[in-house]
Amino acid sequence: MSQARLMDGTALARRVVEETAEQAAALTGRTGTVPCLATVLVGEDPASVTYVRMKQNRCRRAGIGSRHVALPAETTTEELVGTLRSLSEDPAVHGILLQHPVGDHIDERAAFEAIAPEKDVDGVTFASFAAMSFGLPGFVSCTPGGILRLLDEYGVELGGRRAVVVGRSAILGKPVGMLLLARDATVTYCHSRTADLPSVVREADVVVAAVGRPRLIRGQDVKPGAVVIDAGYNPGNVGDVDYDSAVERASLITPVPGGVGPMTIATLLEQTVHAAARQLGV
Ligand SMILES: Nc1nc2c(c(=O)[nH]1)N[C@@H](CN(C=O)c1ccc(C(=O)N[C@@H](CCC(=O)O)C(=O)O)cc1)CN2
Repeated sequence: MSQARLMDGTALARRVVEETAEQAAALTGRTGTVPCLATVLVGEDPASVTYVRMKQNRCRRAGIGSRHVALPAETTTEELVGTLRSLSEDPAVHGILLQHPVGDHIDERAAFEAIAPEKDVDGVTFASFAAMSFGLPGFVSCTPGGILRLLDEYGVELGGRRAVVVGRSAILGKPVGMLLLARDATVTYCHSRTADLPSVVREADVVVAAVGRPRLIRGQDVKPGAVVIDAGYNPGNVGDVDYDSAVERASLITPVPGGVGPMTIATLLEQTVHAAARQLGV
């Protein structure tokens, strides 16, 4: 079989960000207000610091303002909730992003729920999850939203196809499965307790690897012609898919880097401008 075609997330993200920049400029011209994303980071995990910086840089290039709140690693749940509530009430802030993970001593769910739904541009609240699951207007989780955009861009038909999601995290695995279900795919979730993972993956027309285990999904476990989405972001820019072997079996595959990652940030920027437009009554 010939090699898979690459799904170029960098190129698609660039287009989405360009369109978003035009929308941001139009909104600022019309209202005199620059859309603003608040980023909140607890602690100094180097990967998280990098991701937040990437988000701020892309905001700047797209004409979106950003405000950063850096909190010490010892921050309590109550303090974090207080910070997120006050950003939720601040009319100069249109979108809020709490960088995950926040540290084991913090109740991350309580923190996410302190984000006002109309500012939840990262799509992490229960309200966003429910709206997304029922196909109602609202904000999608950024990586899942970016994945669906990539699948659409490459003309992947989802209706009636077997999708296997490996991973069940709140911001990635669970929501991407719901988005695939809303598109009429037959969705199976796999996780750490799944028996014989390779045999389940082998049945998939579309595989989404979102578990945080470097190169867990091997080419021999990929059905010939399947679409492979690697949403893993492990240290050293290594995905959850063994790219070299999977590329020989798949029809379409996302690389790491340059696949899902850039789409995560593009979706965040796009949703920030949409949130600002709604809050400004445009
Ligand atoms: N609140 C959130 N926290 C986290 C999310 C999220 O969507 N919301 N996702 C991940 C990490 N993440 C964003 O935060 C993220 C990871 C990777 C990339 C990315 O573009 N990676 C590049 C390579 C990076 C590089 O060049 O150094 C790529 O894949 O091409 C973007 C965002 C965890 N936390």
